[in-house]
Amino acid sequence: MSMIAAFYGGKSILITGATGFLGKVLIEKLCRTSPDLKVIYILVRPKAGHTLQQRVSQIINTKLFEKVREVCPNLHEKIRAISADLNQNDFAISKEDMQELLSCTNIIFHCAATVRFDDHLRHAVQLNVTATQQLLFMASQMPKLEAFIHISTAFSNCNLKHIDEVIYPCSVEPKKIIDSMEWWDDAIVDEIAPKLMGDWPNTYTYTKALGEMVVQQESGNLNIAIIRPSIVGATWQEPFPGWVDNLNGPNGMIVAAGRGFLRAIRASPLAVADLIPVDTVINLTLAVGWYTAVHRPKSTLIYHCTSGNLNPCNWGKMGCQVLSTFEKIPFEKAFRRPHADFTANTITVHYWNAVSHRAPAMIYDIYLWLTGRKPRMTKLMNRLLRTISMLEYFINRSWEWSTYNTEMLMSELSPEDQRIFNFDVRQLNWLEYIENYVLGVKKYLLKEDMAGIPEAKQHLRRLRNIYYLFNTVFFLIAWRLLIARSQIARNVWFFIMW
Ligand SMILES: CCCCCCCCCCCCCCCCCCCCCC(=O)SCCNC(=O)CCNC(=O)[C@H](O)C(C)(C)COP(=O)(O)OP(=O)(O)OC[C@H]1O[C@@H](n2cnc3c(N)ncnc32)[C@H](O)[C@@H]1OP(=O)(O)O
Ligand SMILES: NC(=O)C1=CN([C@@H]2O[C@H](COP(=O)(O)OP(=O)(O)OC[C@H]3O[C@@H](n4cnc5c(N)ncnc54)[C@H](OP(=O)(O)O)[C@@H]3O)[C@@H](O)[C@H]2O)C=CC1
Repeated sequence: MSMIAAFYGGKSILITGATGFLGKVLIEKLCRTSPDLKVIYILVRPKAGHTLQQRVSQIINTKLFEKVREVCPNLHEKIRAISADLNQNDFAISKEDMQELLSCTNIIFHCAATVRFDDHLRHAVQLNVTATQQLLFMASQMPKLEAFIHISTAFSNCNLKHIDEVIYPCSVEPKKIIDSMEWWDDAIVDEIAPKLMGDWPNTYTYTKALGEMVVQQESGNLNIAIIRPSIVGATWQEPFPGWVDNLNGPNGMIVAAGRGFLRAIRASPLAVADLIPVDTVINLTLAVGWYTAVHRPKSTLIYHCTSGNLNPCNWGKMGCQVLSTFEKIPFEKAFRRPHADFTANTITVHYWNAVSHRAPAMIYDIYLWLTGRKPRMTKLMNRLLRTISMLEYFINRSWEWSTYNTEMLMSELSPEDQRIFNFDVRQLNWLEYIENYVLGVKKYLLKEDMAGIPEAKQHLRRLRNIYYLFNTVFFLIAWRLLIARSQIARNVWFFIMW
């Protein structure tokens, strides 16, 4: 019998960010392994045109929940959506709902966050810092609470090279920043943001670091743990390989490369690609919830959920495997044939951006314009290059994360729990994982049918012929111009012809 699965039986669990990437996999695994849990409260904000119930139904009727619908037929009843907006005071939760949450909750998993790199500092502070503070305050009023699990990021200290499982202080106290946000107007925030952020590359990583400080400072008597995943990727094993549903992190890059928009990138091929599958993160999260509640460690433990020091893979190897998978399972409607150049040289990057990205986009736009359609490729390309410029920081550096607590927890699990809640990334076969990842992007994110593969291959062959034709014409024109201007070129030409 799994100790972890048994632990969650009969429990009332509160999840924030349940509609997000990690949140969905968390609910799925919880309901599949502990179908006798009492209830999962999820804090959901109403979104345009969708009631809370519709949002929940949309999630649990997807393929991700296929297996769990069999194990737990009353899934709808297990999940109780509570209307909440983490940007509002008391999260805009009704009095009755708040009462129920305060009196019943046993475990909290705090996943909600803004993960946008370029979010305005005020908004990022509100969601990643102030909301965490408010949730901790709520937690302190919950008599039955056994554990509070906070999801942070391994990059909250990306300004350091070696990162231990400890909380590093930021130069300005989070409480001061929260208070100042109330009376600073946007112009002041914009001016002061770079100074506050110092060597953090974006508001996301900075506010996640502040969020951790808040957790440390406001933990009181709560039983808290922090999980720091690195770059979270598609599922490795559960509920099936390759599931992914958003364009964040590498996903957007795989789409852009597979469709032939992105053909070169400023990246260090030898830098460690610290990807971690989402089901690994969730297995660790559930194990940490159990351990924190049952063993009640004296201090807040931090768990790094990373792959680099246990089973490293670099961007070069990953890029090659992604490309070779495209040959077997190409994406539909490619703009150009997939190709990947990794370079750290700035001049080469500018060259590739001009020749491989902007020029083909402009030529295609001219073609659209000539055929009476609206040009759109240049705009799309500019947007893609902007996105890449934001990710570049993370693909040109390597970090070392120590994983003592994570390894300690692994050794505390029974063999059965090690199997059911497997977070041992040493067992991951990268080549197999990446192939399933690319396949998952095609099937679950782009919603492409496998039956379309022959047509996609045919389309790539047509693109190859256009490429050869274009290059031949280009060469002939260049050669003709050269012959007209240079005696040496003319001599060479006559010599060849003769
Ligand atoms: C040579 C090629 C080789 C290829 C081979 C392949 C090799 C493998 C891969 C190698 C490299 C891997 C690098 C990973 C590094 C990750 C580091 C993460 C570290 C931290 C991890 C964390 O701890 S935390 C999670 C990370 N957090 C994000 O990762 C959010 C990022 N993101 C944003 O911060 C905003 O997104 C941002 C960008 C401001 C735009 O902002 P924006 O306002 O311009 O655009 P929007 O977001 O509004 O999106 C407008 C439209 O662009 C669509 N779109 C959005 N992103 C897109 C995207 N990446 N690619 C395409 N399309 C995208 C979207 O779907 C919309 O489409 P539509 O208009 O049709 O609805
Ligand atoms: N994905 C990754 O690569 C990594 C993620 N992490 C961390 O994991 C956690 C989850 O990330 P991920 O699942 O990828 O993020 P997503 O962007 O997929 O999900 C964010 C969640 O937060 C919710 N949320 C945002 N704003 C509010 C609000 N005002 N009120 C209520 N809910 C809100 C969203 O709800 P809605 O659906 O309504 O928008 C959504 O459920 C985050 O803490 C992130 O920092 C850490 C490392 C890497």
